[in-house]
Amino acid sequence: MDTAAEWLEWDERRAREWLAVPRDGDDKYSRGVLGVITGSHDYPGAAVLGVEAAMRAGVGMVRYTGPSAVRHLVMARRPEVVGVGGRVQAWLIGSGMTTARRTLILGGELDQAMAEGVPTVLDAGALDLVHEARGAVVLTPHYRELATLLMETARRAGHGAVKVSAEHGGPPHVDQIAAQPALWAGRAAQQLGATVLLKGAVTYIAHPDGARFTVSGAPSWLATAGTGDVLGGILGALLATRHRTIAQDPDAVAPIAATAALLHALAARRASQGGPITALDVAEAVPATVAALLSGK
Ligand SMILES: NC(=O)C1=CN([C@@H]2O[C@H](COP(=O)(O)OP(=O)(O)OC[C@H]3O[C@@H](n4cnc5c(N)ncnc54)[C@H](OP(=O)(O)O)[C@@H]3O)[C@@H](O)[C@H]2O)[C@@H](O)CC1
Ligand SMILES: Nc1ncnc2c1ncn2[C@@H]1O[C@H](COP(=O)(O)OP(=O)(O)O)[C@@H](O)[C@H]1O
Repeated sequence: MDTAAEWLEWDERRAREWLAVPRDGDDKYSRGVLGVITGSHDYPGAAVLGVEAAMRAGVGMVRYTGPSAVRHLVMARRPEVVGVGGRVQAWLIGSGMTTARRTLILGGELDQAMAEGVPTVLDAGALDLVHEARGAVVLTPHYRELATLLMETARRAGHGAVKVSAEHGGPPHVDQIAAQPALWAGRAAQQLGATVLLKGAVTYIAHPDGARFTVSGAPSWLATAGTGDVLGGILGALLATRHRTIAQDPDAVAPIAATAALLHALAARRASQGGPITALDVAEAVPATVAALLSGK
C-alpha cells in the first residue's frame, strides 16, 4: 500500500488544473472566504505569516477570529483582513497555538468551526481536532507532531485503537517516522480518516482512500522558522477557492494539498535564487509563482 512505487510526484502540469482563476462574474464571496484561527500570545507571528500567505495565494477574503491580541498584529500587516466572524468556505486552524491553552481562550469558536463541516486545515496545536471535525480535513504535521498525534490518538481511543496500532507495532517514535515518512503518512491517513500532508525535505500527501503524492525539490533554505505557517495559509486559500469542487468530490482535497505544497516549494525556489530566505519572502513570492504556473512558464 505505501511502497515508494505507488507515490506520484506532483508536477506543475497537474497543479495548474487545481488553481482557481477568478472569472468576470466573481466577487470576493464567490471566490471563497477563508476563516483563520491561528496564533497565540507566545506565537503571534504564525498568524501573521499564514494570513499573509493566504491573501497572496488568491483567496476572496480572510476572516481572522483568533485571539484578539494577535488580531491587532494581523490587521497591522494586512488591513484587508476582516476581524469578525461570519460565513466561510474553509478553515485554517492551529498554527502557533498550543493544545493545552487553546480551549481556555477559544473553546466556543473552535467547537463552532469544527461543526460547520467545511474543508479544514488543521496544523500544529490543533491537529488533534481531527477527532471533532465534520468536514474534509487536511492535517499538516512535521515528523514530531505526527508522532505526538498518533500517540495521543492511541491513548485516547483506549484498547480498540491500541489493538489496531499494535498490528503495526504500536504508535511510532519520531525516529521511525523520519526513517519511513511515506509509510507513516499513509498509515496515519488511514487511521485518522483525514488527508495527511507530512512536512519535511520531501512532503508526503496521503488520502485515506489511497491517493499518494510527493512534492520534492524545495530548496533546503526552506528549512527556516515559519515556513510551515506559510504553507498552511496557501493550503487554506486553495481549499476556500476550490470549495465547490470539494463539495462535489471530497477526495479533491488530496490533489489540492499537493498543489499547495508544490506552490510553496516553487515560491521558495523563486524567492531563494540559491540564497537564504525568510518565511515572509516565501509568502511574497507566491503571486508571481501562481502567475508563472498558470502561464506554463
Ligand atoms: N514566528 C512564529 O510565530 C513561529 C511560530 N511557530 C509555531 O511554533 C509552534 C511550535 O512549533 P515547533 O515545531 O517549532 O515546536 P515543537 O513541535 O514543539 O518542537 C519543539 C522541539 O524542537 C526541539 N528544539 C528546540 N530548540 C532546539 C534546538 N535549538 N536544537 C535542537 N532541537 C531543538 C525540542 O527539543 P528539546 O529542546 O526538548 O530537546 C523539541 O523536541 C507551532 O505552533 C508553530 O506553528 C513556528 O512555525 C516558528 C515560527
Ligand atoms: N530540508 C528541507 N528542504 C526543503 N524543505 C524543507 C526542509 N525541511 C523542512 N522543509 C519544509 O519547510 C517547512 C517547515 O515547516 P514546519 O516544520 O511546520 O516549520 P515551522 O513550524 O517553523 O513553520 C515545511 O513546508 C517543510 O516541508
